[in-house]
Amino acid sequence: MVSYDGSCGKRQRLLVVANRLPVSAKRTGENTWSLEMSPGGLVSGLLGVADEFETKWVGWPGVDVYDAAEKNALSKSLAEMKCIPVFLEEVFDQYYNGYCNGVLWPILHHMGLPQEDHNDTNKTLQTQYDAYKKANRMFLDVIIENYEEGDLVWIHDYHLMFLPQYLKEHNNKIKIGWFLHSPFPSSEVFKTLPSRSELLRSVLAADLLGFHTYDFASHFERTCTRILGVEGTHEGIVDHGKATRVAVFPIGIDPNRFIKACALPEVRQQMTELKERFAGKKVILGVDRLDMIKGIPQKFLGFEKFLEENMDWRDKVVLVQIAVPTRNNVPEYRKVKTQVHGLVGRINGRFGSVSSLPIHHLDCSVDFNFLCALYAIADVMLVTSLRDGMNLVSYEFIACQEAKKGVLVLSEFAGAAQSLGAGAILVNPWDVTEVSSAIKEALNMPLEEREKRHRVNFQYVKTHSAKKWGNDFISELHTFSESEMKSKKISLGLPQQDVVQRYSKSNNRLIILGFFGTLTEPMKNQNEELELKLNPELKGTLKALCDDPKTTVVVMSRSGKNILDKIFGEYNIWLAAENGMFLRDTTGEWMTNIPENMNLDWVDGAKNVFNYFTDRTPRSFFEESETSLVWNYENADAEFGRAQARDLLQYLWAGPISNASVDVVRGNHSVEVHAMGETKGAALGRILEEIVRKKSTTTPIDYVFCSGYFLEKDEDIYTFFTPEVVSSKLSHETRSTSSSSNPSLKKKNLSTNVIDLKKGNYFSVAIGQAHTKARYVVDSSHDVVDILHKLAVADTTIATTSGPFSEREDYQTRNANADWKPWINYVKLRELAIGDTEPIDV
Ligand SMILES: O=P(O)(O)OC[C@H]1O[C@H](O[C@H]2O[C@H](CO)[C@@H](O)[C@H](O)[C@H]2O)[C@H](O)[C@@H](O)[C@@H]1O
Ligand SMILES: O=c1ccn([C@@H]2O[C@H](COP(=O)(O)OP(=O)(O)O)[C@@H](O)[C@H]2O)c(=O)[nH]1
Repeated sequence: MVSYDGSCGKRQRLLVVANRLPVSAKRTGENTWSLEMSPGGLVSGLLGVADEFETKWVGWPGVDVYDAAEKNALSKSLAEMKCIPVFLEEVFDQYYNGYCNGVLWPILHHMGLPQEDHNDTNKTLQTQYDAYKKANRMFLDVIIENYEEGDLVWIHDYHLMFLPQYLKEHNNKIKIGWFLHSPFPSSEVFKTLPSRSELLRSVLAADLLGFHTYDFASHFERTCTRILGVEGTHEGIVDHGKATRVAVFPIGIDPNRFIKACALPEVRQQMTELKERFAGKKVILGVDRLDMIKGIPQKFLGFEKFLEENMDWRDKVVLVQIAVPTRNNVPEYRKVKTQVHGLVGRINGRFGSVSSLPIHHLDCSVDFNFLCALYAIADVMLVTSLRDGMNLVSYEFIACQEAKKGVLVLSEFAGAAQSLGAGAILVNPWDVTEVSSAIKEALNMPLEEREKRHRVNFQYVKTHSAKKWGNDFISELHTFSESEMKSKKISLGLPQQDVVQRYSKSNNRLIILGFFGTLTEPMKNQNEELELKLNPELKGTLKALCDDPKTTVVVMSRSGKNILDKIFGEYNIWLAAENGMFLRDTTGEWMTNIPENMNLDWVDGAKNVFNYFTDRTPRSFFEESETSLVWNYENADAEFGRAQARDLLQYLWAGPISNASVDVVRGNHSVEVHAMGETKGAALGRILEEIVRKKSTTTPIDYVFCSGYFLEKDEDIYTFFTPEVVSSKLSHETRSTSSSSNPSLKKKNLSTNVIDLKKGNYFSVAIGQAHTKARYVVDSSHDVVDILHKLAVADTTIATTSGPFSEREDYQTRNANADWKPWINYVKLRELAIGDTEPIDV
């Protein structure tokens, strides 16, 4: 339960923001209003949530109000219901009828964009889009007025897709969830929307995004990838280091509300009257807003076919259709209404008689008790949505059928088909014959079978309530935001001053850096030919760090020896190529660390596949080394690159690596195949041994700065120095064997006393990762460059313009507060006593 904060028993405050308030106002006189429950499943679902939290609702009150006194009076009435109105005034028509329900709604339901009416220049897609944004800003203003620190903001539905971004721009700390009640379409359909990217980006500003089904969530993720080029990961959608969690929360109803209603004397009376009214007939029930997505014409066509083909049923069955009026000012809705009325007339004309009509069609909403009575007496519930977010009517029917055990015929295109499919008869509403057969099967179904099906669905409806839905969503929002906060605290807080001060006070420092994306020159534009070069800003800095006798710099890269030699050959530095399979200090030779039994037979075949895809994917490139191959499509077209990566993997699995002992790693924009078990962290122990041996210093390493843009599997490099693992890692690093021609790393035990990290003298810094094992996160390689500059000057008091930093003339100014000291050319050398077991203090 998340509704209480535990300490003082206060309920969590929740601002529920939806286009529609749970109550709609009707003017009853001057400044007087009556409030009625709003129609639709969103409101029904949310009512089940409200009690759990200290909830306030923000939304449109259902009427146009312009006069200040009237607004005041209505606001007061609504306040009693914990509702805060957003008066949308003249924006409403183009926002709600225009962009929300004329443009977004059909797109979300796979119905395509409407044809623009060029004669009506006041209602173009652009003016509707502008109104939509304006309406979202009006919601923003009301939320800002009412927001209190710590409130969770739960935004609902397609009406408010800009709100997450607007709210985060206003206050980045607000925890925001957004839930889509409608389906999310295939990317092919969403792609047609002119403002597709802006809408997606804005929604991604939220912390948590919820959908009714896996289908909708994966459509959304895929659409983001295709349109924005961002990646869906296990954490959610990651864009520039910010993760937005995407999850599935199927809505439910408040089942007890319906169960209790069915037991009310008034409802029982209505049930009796209905049974008398339809005596001798089976009742098929339809309850839908009169919306084109609900497939009412398809329902009638299926019923017509059933009557055509089953003469014996003609006077024994009736279809009662409640068609709740909705969105009357949208042209498509008026069309569907006309179409439905035409069909009712035709079918009743064909199969009706003076005393009985096969279809009882009502163009109105009904009162809750009467609705429950209808649900309870129906033999069959017929839901033929062409596409539907969930369809709560199906749930409500089940809740009211404890006595009768009626049959649910349910469209496979409703979200509910994934939850109630086990007990329902699923149909494709476009298939008239299938609908007709399903009606027949349902009407003829024996009691035993009905009981069995009902039991399954009733159990589901009872246990998957709206309350559970709301709690699940809010819990997730809490949990996710908290973990996000943790990572943000890290990411915001690389304590630069501390990093520098501790560095300058240490005597044997180790700096471990990644290469690609860390030290490489940033790309200026996407079309640039990619050649791995050292960031020119770093040249002097790196030289200063490498030449400092108290500092050892190691570049750990998955790149091969040649590349590292070419780029770093002139520095006094340690190079670990191919993730540590080869090691060299630039004054010496390359040493190999490849285990003797490592099978590399797969490499040549895999190379062919990598070459093939590199040729066919503009701006992708491929790095090969002796033990690994990496194909990088970071600069290629995002969608094409992903598709190619998928195909590349298929070719690899089918051929060269099918039986090989390799790890395959899919990075954000890369595919890497490397010999099994080879990670940067795994190699680090062996590398340290060699460094310690070569340096022959008795001073333990007392400071470590480790930063890179590493793959997830290489993140063990960050945990290497954490207290729990450092000792075990070091004492087990003995796996070094020689390869034929190269000198090999010497096999020996490295004791823990070679490292003595004073508390806090370890800085692991990931670049641009939302979730990482590193202690700190920075946004980009610029931040790493910046901190390296600071470390390079940390020991000096004299800033020279001709010295190593001349390429950064602003340096002295920027480091005005740095702790300047003269270069200390001090190193006390003593052979390390191997085998000592001093405790490490990290
Ligand atoms: O507010 P309206 O324009 O009158 O429309 C009513 C609601 O229709 C949509 O409901 C959806 O939400 C249901 C609950 O999650 C779901 O079961 C159903 O499949 C959806 O169609 C719309 O998404 C809501 O915003 C409207 O309030
Ligand atoms: O006259 C009526 C008939 C039905 N409903 C309610 O409208 C909701 C319809 O929700 P559903 O999820 O089936 O579809 P939506 O209309 O939201 O697309 C259900 O809770 C019904 O109880 C209503 O408010 N008035």
